[in-house]
Amino acid sequence: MSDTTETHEPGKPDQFKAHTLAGALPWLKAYHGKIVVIKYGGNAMTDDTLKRAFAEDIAFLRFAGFRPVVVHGGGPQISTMLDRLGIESEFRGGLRVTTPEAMDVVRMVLVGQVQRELVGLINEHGPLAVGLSGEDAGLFTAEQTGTVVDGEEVDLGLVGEVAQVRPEAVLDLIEAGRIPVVSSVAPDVDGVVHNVNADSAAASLAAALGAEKLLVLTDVEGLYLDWPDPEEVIGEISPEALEEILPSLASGMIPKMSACLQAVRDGVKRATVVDGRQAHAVLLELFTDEGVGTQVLPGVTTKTRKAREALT
Ligand SMILES: Nc1ncnc2c1ncn2[C@@H]1O[C@H](COP(=O)(O)OP(=O)(O)O)[C@@H](O)[C@H]1O
Ligand SMILES: CC(=O)N[C@@H](CCC(=O)OP(=O)(O)O)C(=O)O
Repeated sequence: MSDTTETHEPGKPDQFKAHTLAGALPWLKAYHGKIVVIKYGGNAMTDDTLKRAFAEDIAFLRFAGFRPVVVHGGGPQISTMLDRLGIESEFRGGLRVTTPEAMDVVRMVLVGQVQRELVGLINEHGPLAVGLSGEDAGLFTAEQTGTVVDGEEVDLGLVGEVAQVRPEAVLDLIEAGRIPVVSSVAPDVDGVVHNVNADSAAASLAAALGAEKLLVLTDVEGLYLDWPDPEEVIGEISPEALEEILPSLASGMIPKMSACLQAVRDGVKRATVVDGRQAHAVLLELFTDEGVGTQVLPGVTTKTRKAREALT
C-alpha cells in the first residue's frame, strides 16, 4: 500500500501490522467469493494519489477473494467538459438536465475518459479490469425519467433510470476473474442513449447481481443529520427511517440515498456511503469494524456516528 504511516522499532517484528492483518480475518471470511459493488463518485476522484489508492484497493479486494464490481460517476468531469465546450447544464433534484448535445458529452466523458482512466489504473496491478457501459451486451435498458422539485414535475431531457438489467456480461467477467468497470449510460428500448445517475445505476446493478454490499464513495463523511451543519453524521439507518427523511435531503444526496434505499429494498444486504476523499476508504470500510460513513441496514434504529462510537 502506498501510504504506511505507522512506525515500529527497527529490528523488531511489526506487531501493529500483524495485528491489523489479523483483524481483517473475519471480513475476509465473510466476503470470500461475494460480489461487492463499489460506486466511485466523480467528487472523490480529485487527485491522482486518491485514484491510485482506489485502484490498489480494488485490486486488493480481487486478490483477497472478493468479487468487486466498480460503477463510476464523473459529474464534475462532465461539467468541466461541458464548460469547455460552452454547453450549459443545470442540475435539478441532484440530476443533470441532459439535452441531446449534452448527452454526447456525458457519454464521451464517462465511457471515453473516466472509465478508461480507472481501467488503466486498476490494470497496473494485473490484467484485471474490463470497462463496459449500459450499452454493452444489453447490460442496462433505460426508461426516461423526470423528477419532482418543490412539488413541480421537472423534465430532465435524456435522463433515464435503469428499467432492466441483463447482468450476464458482468457475471461472465467476474467468472473469468476480471473486474468489471461500468459507466452509467444506457439505451432505452428504441436504442436512444440516456444519462443515468451513477448511484442509481450502481444500485440497480448491485440488486441484479445479488451483491452482498453496495459501497458508495463520495466527498462527504456520510449523510449529515442536518445538512449543511457538519456536526452530526448518521452512522446507521433503517430503510424505513431513510424513506421518511428522503424528502428533506438536498442536491446529490437525493439520488445517492434513494439508490441506497432501492438497493437494500431489492435485496442487497447493506448499502454504505463513505468519504472517498480519504485514501484507502474502501479497505478501511471493508476490513475494519470502526464503522465509517453511513450504513443503510434493515432492522437498525437510527444512530449518529457519535452515538454508535459511544456504544462500542
Ligand atoms: N444531508 C446531506 N449530507 C451530506 N451531504 C449532503 C446532504 N445534502 C446534500 N449533500 C450534498 O451532496 C453531495 C454529494 O452528492 P454528489 O455531489 O452527487 O456526489 P458524488 O459525485 O460523489 O456522487 C455532498 O457533497 C453535499 O454537498
Ligand atoms: C442524470 C445525472 O445526473 N447523471 C450524472 C452521471 C454521472 C454521475 O452520476 O456522476 P457522480 O457519481 O460523480 O455524481 C451526471 O450527468 O452528472
